Amino acid sequence: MTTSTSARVEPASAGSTPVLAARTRGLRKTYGNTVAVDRVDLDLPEGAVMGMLGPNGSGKTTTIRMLLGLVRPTEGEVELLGRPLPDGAAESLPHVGALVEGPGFHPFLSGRENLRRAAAFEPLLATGSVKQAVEDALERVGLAQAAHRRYRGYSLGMKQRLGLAAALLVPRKLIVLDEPTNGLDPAGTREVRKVVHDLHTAGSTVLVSSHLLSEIEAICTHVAVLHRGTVVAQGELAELLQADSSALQVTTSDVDSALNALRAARISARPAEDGVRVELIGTTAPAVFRTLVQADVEIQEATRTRTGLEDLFARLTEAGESDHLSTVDTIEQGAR
Ligand SMILES: Nc1ncnc2c1ncn2[C@@H]1O[C@H](COP(=O)(O)OP(=O)(O)OP(=O)(O)O)[C@@H](O)[C@H]1O
Repeated sequence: MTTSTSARVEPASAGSTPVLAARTRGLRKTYGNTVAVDRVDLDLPEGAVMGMLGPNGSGKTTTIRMLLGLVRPTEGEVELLGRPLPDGAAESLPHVGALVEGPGFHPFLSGRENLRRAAAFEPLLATGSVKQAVEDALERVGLAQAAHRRYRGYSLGMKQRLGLAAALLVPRKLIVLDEPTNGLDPAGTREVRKVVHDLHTAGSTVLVSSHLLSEIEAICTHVAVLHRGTVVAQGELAELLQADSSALQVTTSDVDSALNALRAARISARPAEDGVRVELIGTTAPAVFRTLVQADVEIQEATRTRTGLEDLFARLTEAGESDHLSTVDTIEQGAR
């Protein structure tokens, strides 16, 4: 994939209030007895790269499909680029590029022919510009060499690239990518990362769902975590990580004494390599040191371990229901 960027996308409006590229309120989708999405209030700020994370079946694809007007919500509202769906779809959707599962390419047409068909339906693309736009998009996703081959013979990764090319045919205000690295090899994954970076630099807002936490951590400014159909955390990635509890790794040979002293002081701790790991929930590092020193525990070293997205995600999505609620509460309190 090349890294050329399209013309800069101008924001819909400039001002002190953060403008939202997408907003949902009370979004809910049920399929029979299955609640796929429930009470989702999503705020996607303009210019953000938001990662949508969640375990399998947590409602990511359904939320994305409702955002794009592909699935009708059972309840709730969607606003896309400041226009409500479905009434404002004709105005907003031409400015939205999407890569979602099953893009509906024709198996017997080549990648290039498929893309030209897709381009013909782009209201923002003048007929005379279609050929060039198609070639640019193919080049950008690294598919130019294979563009003459039939879609039927494409690998999953090539199909993903073609779907991404369709999303990039014209400069978009919002790009929505559902699992864009699905089926891509490490090089392809890096290329998608570069494309997302370029889109961000060019001023587009990006919503990307992925299972690859490291990818999300590397490319996203914001994150929304879904669990069992609801959003359990959302906001700026740096703020969420900051607000999440951090821990202290204390190196000591007096592990038993340290654990006894900390537990007596109601500080959560457990044995860890070369010492103890102390959760800084409702306590501070100086309080931990005081407790240990007063108990005559010899501290050889103490290191603060920063929470990574993987830790945060695991805590939000693997905890039992009561733990889960208190974790969210902790994050929200920390974010205030
Ligand atoms: N068309 C449908 N008919 C019935 N149930 C559905 C349909 N689409 C989604 N579901 C159910 O809704 C829930 C959420 O599914 P969804 O595909 O949105 O989750 P996801 O987070 O995207 O999962 P994955 O990471 O596996 O793609 C699941 O229980 C799924 O089985």
